[in-house]
Amino acid sequence: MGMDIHHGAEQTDVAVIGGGPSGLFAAFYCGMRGLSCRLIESLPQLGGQLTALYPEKFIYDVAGFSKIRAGDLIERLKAQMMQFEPDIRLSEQVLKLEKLDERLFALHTTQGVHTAKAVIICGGIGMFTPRKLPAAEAGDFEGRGIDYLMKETEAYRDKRVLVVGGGDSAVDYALMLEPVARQVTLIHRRDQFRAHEHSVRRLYDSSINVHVFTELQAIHGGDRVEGATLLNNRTKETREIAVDVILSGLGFSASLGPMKTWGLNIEGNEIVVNSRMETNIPGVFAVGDINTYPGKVKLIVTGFGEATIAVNHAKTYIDPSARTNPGHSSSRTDMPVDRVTTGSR
Ligand SMILES: Cc1cc2nc3c(=O)[nH]c(=O)nc-3n(C[C@H](O)[C@H](O)[C@H](O)COP(=O)(O)OP(=O)(O)OC[C@H]3O[C@@H](n4cnc5c(N)ncnc54)[C@H](O)[C@@H]3O)c2cc1C
Repeated sequence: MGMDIHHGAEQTDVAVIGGGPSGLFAAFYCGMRGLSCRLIESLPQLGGQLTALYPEKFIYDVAGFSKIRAGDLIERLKAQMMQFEPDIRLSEQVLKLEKLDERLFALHTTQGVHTAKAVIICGGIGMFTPRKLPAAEAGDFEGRGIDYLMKETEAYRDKRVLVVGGGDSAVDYALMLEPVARQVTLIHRRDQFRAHEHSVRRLYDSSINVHVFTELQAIHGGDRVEGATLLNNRTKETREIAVDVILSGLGFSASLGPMKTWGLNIEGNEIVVNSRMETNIPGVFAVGDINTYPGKVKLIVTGFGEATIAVNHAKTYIDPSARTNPGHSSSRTDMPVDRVTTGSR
């Protein structure tokens, strides 16, 4: 099997597991150090917690931005990363990490096998799995009118959308869709929303139909979703509404899942690293929310800093003659962005 993997899989210098902010910045920084990179993300979209959990929220503690919407920060990270055209694989879960020999790792995924000389795990709080809608018919309509991740808003233009949930994601989804959808209905099984106060005020000031103490009882349709039965859990009254799309805002559960079997030193739900962000397996690094070391602080900016530490050490791991210290980016004259814009100053 080892030989097949050596010859059959496309090899990169670095494989980055996870496409949250840490993974995006690590992939960008691989380009800065002249390392080829493949980034593998289990969700169909990049951005990790920022796009899955709070795309519309403002972040106030990213260096250089007084405030920036989470979704916008991810767009900027993607643009910065894509200067170096890393190989991005979405909807692909890394199931197993195998050391083939002293200088090569194999990543077994839901789609196949990738090989890399070094691995940077940026798995955050783990692989996200959407919490399923409670209605019995939900499984039958998945991908046919039931969305567990919000698509780009245009996909909902002129549609009747039912959003389910009472947290930030559900409220944000409803508010984002109100201007484009034909009609937005939001149901929540309690009467208190677990969302930002300001967003809840906007919700009640909007044209969104808000039903509290209300649950999704049944889903109707033929090829696609056409309607839903809503149950008021106080009065036990039911009502049917016509809908084109049911968007779940019930959130995600996250789990390290398969990573626990990779031979890594794990404490709680975190991978122990040293000051080089290296795990107990030489050549395997961990960055961002998923790692732990004395004094660890889980923030987006610490993930960015750790990504540069990991990539610079991965560089010398891969090529022991290379310097770990990258020098100053401001001295460079070969940045792709300079080649396509006005040139360096
Ligand atoms: C509501 C909320 C508000 C927040 N506000 C702030 C804030 O204001 N400032 C701040 O600094 N931080 C904030 N945070 C925390 C911040 O979002 C995290 O620190 C940050 O997302 C960590 O980034 P990451 O890239 O390490 O991990 P994540 O964002 O969790 O991304 C990890 C990615 O790895 C993928 N993955 C995991 N396992 C696998 C696998 N086996 N195969 C393939 N892919 C895999 C996951 O699907 C996920 O997309 C907030 C968090 C929440 C929930």
